[in-house]
Amino acid sequence: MDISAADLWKDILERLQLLLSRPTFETWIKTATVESFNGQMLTICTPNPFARNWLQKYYVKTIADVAHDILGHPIDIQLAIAQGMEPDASLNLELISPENGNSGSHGPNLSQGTPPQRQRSISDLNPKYVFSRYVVGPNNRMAHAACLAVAESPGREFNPLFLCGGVGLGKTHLMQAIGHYRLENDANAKIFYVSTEQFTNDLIAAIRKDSMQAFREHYRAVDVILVDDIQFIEGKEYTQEEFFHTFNTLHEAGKQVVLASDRPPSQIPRLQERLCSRFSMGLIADIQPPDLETRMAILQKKAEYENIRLPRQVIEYIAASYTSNIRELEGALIRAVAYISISGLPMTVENISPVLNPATRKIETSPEIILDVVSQAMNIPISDLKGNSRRREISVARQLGMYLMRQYTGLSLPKIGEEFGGKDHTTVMYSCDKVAELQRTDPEMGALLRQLSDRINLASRPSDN
Ligand SMILES: Nc1ncnc2c1ncn2[C@@H]1O[C@H](COP(=O)(O)OP(=O)(O)OP(=O)(O)O)[C@@H](O)[C@H]1O
Repeated sequence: MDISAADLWKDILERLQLLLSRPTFETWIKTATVESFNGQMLTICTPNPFARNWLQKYYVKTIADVAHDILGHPIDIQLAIAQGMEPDASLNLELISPENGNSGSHGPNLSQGTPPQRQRSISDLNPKYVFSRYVVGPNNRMAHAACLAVAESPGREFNPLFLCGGVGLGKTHLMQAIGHYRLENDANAKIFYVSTEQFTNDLIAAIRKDSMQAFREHYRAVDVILVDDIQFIEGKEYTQEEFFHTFNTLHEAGKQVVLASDRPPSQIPRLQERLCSRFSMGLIADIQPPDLETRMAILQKKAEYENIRLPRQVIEYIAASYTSNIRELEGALIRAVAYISISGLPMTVENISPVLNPATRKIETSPEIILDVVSQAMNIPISDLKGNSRRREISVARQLGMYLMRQYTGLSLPKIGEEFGGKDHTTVMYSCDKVAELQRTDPEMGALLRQLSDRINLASRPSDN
C-alpha cells in the first residue's frame, strides 16, 4: 500500500489516541512530528532528547505494532530530535528508570575481550561521582568517613576498604569519589576503576591471547584500585585465583584496594576462604537505605545541580514514595521533571503523581474503574473479564486486572476473585505473581502496565491520605 508519511502518521495517531491514556498521548506522542516514510522506515521527530529517550524506551514498540497493523507489514521506527534542540542542561540527567534499575553510570568498560592497553584516567570515572555531590546521612556516615580517610591517605588505615550495601545506595558513587579526590590532589596518580565482570573479561582475553604478563602488569601498576560488584566473583575459581595474586601484590606494595559489594565478604557464596579473610582484614563499611530527611536532601542537591526549582511538597512526595533505592529516587525525579517540562504544567504533587510509580501513587480508585480501564484499553468486554474463557488475550487481560486491583485497592485476594466472577483466591494470587514477574522481565509488559496505570490515575481521584 502506498501511503504518505503524513497520512500514515495521522492514522497512527488516531489509533494511539484510543490506545494510550490522555496524559501519555498528549505528552509523548502529540508532541512528536513525522519526518519521513520510505516504505520501510518511519522517522519520527521528537521535541527534545528526553522525549526521544522516553519514546524509545516505552512507546516505540506500540507505535511499530500500530503501524504494522495499518500497513499489513512490519516497518522500522527511527526517532530523531528536532533540529536546534540541543540537550537541555536542566534535563541533562541520565535516563535512569526503575525498570532497568541501572543508570549505566558505572563508568565505561574496555571493549569486551580486549586486553587492557592503557591506564584508566579521570575520564573513566563518572564526573558526577564526587564527594561534594554525595549527601551524608546517618545511613552512610561511616562509609563516607572511611572513603574520605582513604582518599586523603591511601594505603594506610583501611586497606582494603570494603563497601557493602543494597542496590543503588551509592557504593559506586563513593568509591569513584575516592578516585576523583586522588586525581585532584595528584594528577599523576594511577587510579583504576573496574567492575569484577570486566576483570574477568580482561583475564579471559589475556589467557586467550597469551598475554598474561601484560594483564598482570596492567592490574598491578596502580596506586588505587576500585573494584565494583566484587560479589560477582563468586564461584569463578580462576578469577578468584588471579585476583588473589593481584590483591596480594598491591596490598604488599602499600597500594590501596577498595571493593564494593551488595553483601559482606562472609555472605558471598563460593568465595575462597583466603580471599574472604583478605577482604575482611581492613574495614567493612556498610551503607543502609537512607531515611526520609536524607532522601529529601539527595533530591534537593540533585535539583540544585540541575538547576531545577522544586517545591518542598514535591520533594517530600517523591522522597516519601521511594524508600530503598536512590537510583529509583533519582529516576522518579527525572520522570517528574521531564513530564513537567514537556507538558508545561506547574510543578505540583498533583501534576507529577500520574507519572510516578503506580504502586506508590496515592489515589482512591474502585474495582469498577479498574475493570473498566482494562476492558477499554484491551478491548475485552467486562463480561469476558469476569467469565471463564481461556483465550489468551482474555486471560492476559484478566490477570492484568487482578494485579492492578491488588495494587490499587485494599481488597483481599478472595474479594478480588469475586470481582472477577467468583474466581478462587489461588487463581488471583497466581495471576498477581505472574504479572509481577513479567513486569520485571518483559519491557513490553512494563509499558502496558504503565499505560493502564496512567488511565486508572486519570479515572480516579487523588486520595486525601
Ligand atoms: N548519598 C548520596 N548522595 C547523593 N547521591 C547519591 C547518594 N547515594 C547514591 N546516590 C546516587 O544514586 C545513584 C545510584 O548510586 P550508585 O550507582 O553509586 O549505587 P550502587 O550502590 O553502586 O548500586 P549497585 O548496587 O546497583 O551497583 C547514583 O546516581 C548516585 O549518585
